[in-house]
Amino acid sequence: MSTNAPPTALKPHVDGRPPHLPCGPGDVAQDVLIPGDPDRVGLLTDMLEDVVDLGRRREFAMVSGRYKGHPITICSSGIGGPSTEIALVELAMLGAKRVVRIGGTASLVAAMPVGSFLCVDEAIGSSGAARFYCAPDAKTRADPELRTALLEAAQAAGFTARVGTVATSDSYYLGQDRPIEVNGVAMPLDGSVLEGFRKAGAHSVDMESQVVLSVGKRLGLKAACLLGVHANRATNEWLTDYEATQRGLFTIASQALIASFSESSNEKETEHVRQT
Ligand SMILES: O=P(O)(O)O[C@H]1O[C@H](CO)[C@@H](O)[C@H]1O
Ligand SMILES: O=c1cc[nH]c(=O)[nH]1
Repeated sequence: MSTNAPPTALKPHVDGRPPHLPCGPGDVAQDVLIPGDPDRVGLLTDMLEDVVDLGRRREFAMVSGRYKGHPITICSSGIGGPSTEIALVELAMLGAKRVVRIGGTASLVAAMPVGSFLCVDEAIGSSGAARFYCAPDAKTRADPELRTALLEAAQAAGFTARVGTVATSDSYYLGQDRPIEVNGVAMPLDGSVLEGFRKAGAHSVDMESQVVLSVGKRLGLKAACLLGVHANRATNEWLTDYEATQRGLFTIASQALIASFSESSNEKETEHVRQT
C-alpha cells in the first residue's frame, strides 16, 4: 500500500522512489561509485559480493553490494551534466554521503599516458549544470581527504597516478576540438578550446567532473573524481581495451573509500576513548 502522497510536478517521487534512478529508500549505500557508462556497472558487478541488482532506467544502471565487506552502490551517470546532476541529487535524497566519479578522460599532456589515472584536485570548465550549484568563478575542489586517499590507494596498488586539474566540457566534438566531417565538408577547427583549458591549468578533459564536485559540495556530500586516461590529446593515443583501466578505477576508489572510512571511524573512536 502506498504510504506517501501522490507524485506532484514539484516532487514526482512515489513512496520515496525518485523519478529517474531505479531504486528507493534503503537501496543506496552511503558510499557510491559513479561511472559514466551504464554498461560499466555490469562490468564491475563481479567485483562486489552480496550484489543486489537494482535495475536500469534510461542511462542509470545501479547495483548495491559489498567490497571487502564494505557497502558500496554503483550508479552510472550517463554522459554530461544534466543526467549527472539528476543522479547526484537523487542519490543524496536516498542517503548517499560520499561519491566518487570513476570515469574516462582525455589527457592534455604527453606525460599522462593512456591507462594511467588522474586523482582530481580541482574541476574547471563551462558546464551548464554546474552553474546552478556554484558561482562561475568558484573553485570546484574535490574533498581533500578522499582525494588523498585515492592517490594513496592508487600508489599502494602500483598504478601510475597523479593529482591534477580536469576541465569539464558540455561537448565531445567541437567542445573538445575534435574534427567533424559531414558529407565531405569539414568544420573549421582552430584548437582554441583545448588550448584555453591548458592555459587555465587543466591536465585533462571530461564531461562530468565539474558537475559531480559542484553539485556534491552544494548538497553536503564528500565528492571526488578518479579518472582513467582513455585518450591522450597531446600524443593522439586512444585506449582501445579499457577493461583493465575500469577495473583499476573500481579497485582504487573502493580501497580509498574503505581506508578513509576507517580513518574517520578510528579518529572518532580515539576521540571517544579520550573523552571517557
Ligand atoms: O567514461 P565516462 O565516465 O563516460 O567519461 C567520458 O566518456 C564520455 C565520452 O565518451 C564522457 O562521459 C566523458 O566524460
Ligand atoms: O576524449 C575523451 C575521452 C574521454 N572523455 C572525454 O570527454 N573525452
